[in-house]
Amino acid sequence: MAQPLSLAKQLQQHGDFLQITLSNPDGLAPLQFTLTDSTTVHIWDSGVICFEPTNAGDKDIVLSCGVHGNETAPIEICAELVQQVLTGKLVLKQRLLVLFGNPAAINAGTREITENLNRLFSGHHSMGAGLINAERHRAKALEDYVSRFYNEVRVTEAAPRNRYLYDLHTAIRGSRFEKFAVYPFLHDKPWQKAEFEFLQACDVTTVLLMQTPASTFSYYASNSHGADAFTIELGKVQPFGQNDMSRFSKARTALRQLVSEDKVSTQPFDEQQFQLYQVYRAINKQTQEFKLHFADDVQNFTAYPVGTLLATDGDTEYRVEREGEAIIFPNAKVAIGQRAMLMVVPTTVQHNLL
Ligand SMILES: O=C(O)CCC(=O)N[C@@H](CCC(=O)O)C(=O)O
Ligand SMILES: [Zn+2]
Repeated sequence: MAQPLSLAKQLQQHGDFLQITLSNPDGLAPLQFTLTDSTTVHIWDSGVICFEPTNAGDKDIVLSCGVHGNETAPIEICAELVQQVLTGKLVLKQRLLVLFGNPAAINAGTREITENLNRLFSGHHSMGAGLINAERHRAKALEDYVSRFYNEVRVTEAAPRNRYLYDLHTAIRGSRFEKFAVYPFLHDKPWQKAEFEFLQACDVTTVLLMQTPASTFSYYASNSHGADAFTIELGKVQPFGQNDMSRFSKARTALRQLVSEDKVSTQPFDEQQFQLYQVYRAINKQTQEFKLHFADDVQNFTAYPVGTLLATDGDTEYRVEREGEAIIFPNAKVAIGQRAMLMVVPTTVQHNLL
């Protein structure tokens, strides 16, 4: 009688690590196998797959998606990339860790199950009530996997390495600029020209520069591991199968190039080709009465005249204070105490660019 194929063999045949992840959302036994091109594959957990090519280049790259379970386009992009590697269609040049952030929420088709995973990094998972739900455990586990991935490789002065983490998301509402990136707060270190160039290769030319620490995954990688890290928003939330993937073809190509070649083809940075914003203020939800005073179909980066009423929270009114101030990530449904909207203004990076 024919024996059932081992998981390693199945994965090399169909390459569908996403399906294996979603069938085992609560955990997968670690597994290691080697591809025909000699790349070693390590499955560390559900949604956690690490690739170690022989003679790897100097980049340690983490790609994550599904930190919010209903943000499907990035999940499809990462699943496709993993499939291409597992089935031998794409040969890696760089070390790569791919993370499907919240498998249970992906199965449920929801942003989160109990708590917003992207507010639990840099140790926030263990603050307050501590590790009380699956998202808190997952945030801690993801931190541990990222640390293991970056620390497992020897770094010497003669062989320095470069760390990257691109956390792929989609926005809840439409945006004036369909794709945009959030550059985590760098504590006055310079912004990286090469990263703007890579973002442009991904067709992302709108960048929001954060001004304060955050509990997000990208800030964690940037601040705790010195990675060049970004949250990248690829369009608007859609159910699986309803994304127009042609809108992300440049991002898919650039990501493939990033992991399979020494260099990505980019254009020299020219600030004129970018829309750069910085946070002017964050509006946090204080009470259950928090209400937005504009429609659900108003796009991210929309600006209103000074004095326009944007939101109320009990007796507190939030009005436009500055010319050019624009809304981003408005969401009245967040938990009390969390960011319900950011107000952003145009800015420049020329004074602190490397
Ligand atoms: O569209 C929205 O309101 C949210 C989309 C999203 O999930 N954005 C990330 C941004 C993370 C960051 O600030 O780096 C989030 O809110 O977690
Ligand atoms: Zn998201």
